[in-house]
Amino acid sequence: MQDPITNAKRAAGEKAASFIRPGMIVGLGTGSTAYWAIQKIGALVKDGLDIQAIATSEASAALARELKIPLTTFAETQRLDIDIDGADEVSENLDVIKGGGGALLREKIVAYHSKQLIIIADEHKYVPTLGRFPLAVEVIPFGWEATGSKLQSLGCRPLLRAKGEEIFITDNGNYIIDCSFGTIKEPQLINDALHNIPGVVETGLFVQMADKVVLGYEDGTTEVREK
Ligand SMILES: O=C(CO)[C@H](O)[C@H](O)COP(=O)(O)O
Repeated sequence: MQDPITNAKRAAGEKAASFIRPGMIVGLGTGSTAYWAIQKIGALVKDGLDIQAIATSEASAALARELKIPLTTFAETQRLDIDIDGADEVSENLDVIKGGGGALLREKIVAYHSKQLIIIADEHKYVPTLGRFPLAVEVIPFGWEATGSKLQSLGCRPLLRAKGEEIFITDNGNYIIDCSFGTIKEPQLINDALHNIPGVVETGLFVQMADKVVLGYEDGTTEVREK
């Protein structure tokens, strides 16, 4: 038997996969919720669904290969039809914090070039206002200490992400600074301010990018919220 949170994640992932149609180019998200969407997509492909996918991380690409989901690249296509990805927090107006898994840069690139972004999340990630979860900011390693100080001057408590004793390195060779802002009332303003700092590559704020949010509940039901 699955634990209730896994139930919720699985329900959201599988529901989102039902929006995929034959011939689509599909973005594969990253994380433990996206895992269930990718599993379902793998099962659909096994049953004959003809799609191609672009993965948002090396981990998701490896899973896709295991499941024999055909992968493509931006060299072949610059437009995706649908992107299914997880979230750390989703607000009532569908703004999203991502990056808990450290894949935010590729996730944002894939989301930006997708006609439709479907965010999948368990019910506990749905919040009135963003900010309880620290905001991941991907930074260039050169000068990260100075970049971190600038982040602090914007009003956050910055913490360099570690993996055990080592600094966490993203798939792109960068660092992540997790920024605790507290309540984020104006996500677009924060996102713009962060992007003004040299050394900041991308932030985990996905402001008004989600077209649909599929919430999974512990009892295995789902709810779709749209703009
Ligand atoms: O943004 C992400 C990775 O960069 C993930 O989608 C996010 O952290 C949610 O992960 P999970 O589904 O495991 O809770």
